[in-house]
Amino acid sequence: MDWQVLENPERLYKEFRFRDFREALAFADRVGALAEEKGHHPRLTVEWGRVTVEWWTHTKGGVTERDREMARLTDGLYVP
Ligand SMILES: C[C@H](O)[C@H](O)[C@H]1CNC2=NC(N)=NC(=O)C2=N1
Repeated sequence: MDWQVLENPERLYKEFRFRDFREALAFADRVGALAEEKGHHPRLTVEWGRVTVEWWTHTKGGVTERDREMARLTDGLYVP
C-alpha cells in the first residue's frame, strides 16, 4: 500500500506493519529522529504490530513537497 491522501487536514497517511510492539516502537523512534533532524514532524500512532504515520505541513494546512520528501525518507526507514 502506498501513501494515501486523507482530508481535514489534507495529509499523507501510511500504515507500517511489524512483528510486535517493540519493533513498531523502534521504527517510530527512527522516524522521530528523522523528524528532529529535518525539523518537520509527523503524527505517529504506535500500536502492537503497527505504526501509522501522517505527514502534513501545519502552517499550510495541507501537503507540501516537504511532506512528500519526508514520506519518501520514512519508507527508507522501514525494514520489515
Ligand atoms: C518552529 C518549527 O520549525 C515549526 O513549528 C515546525 C515544526 N515541525 C513541523 N512539522 C510539520 N509536520 N509541520 C509544520 O508546520 C511544522 N512546523
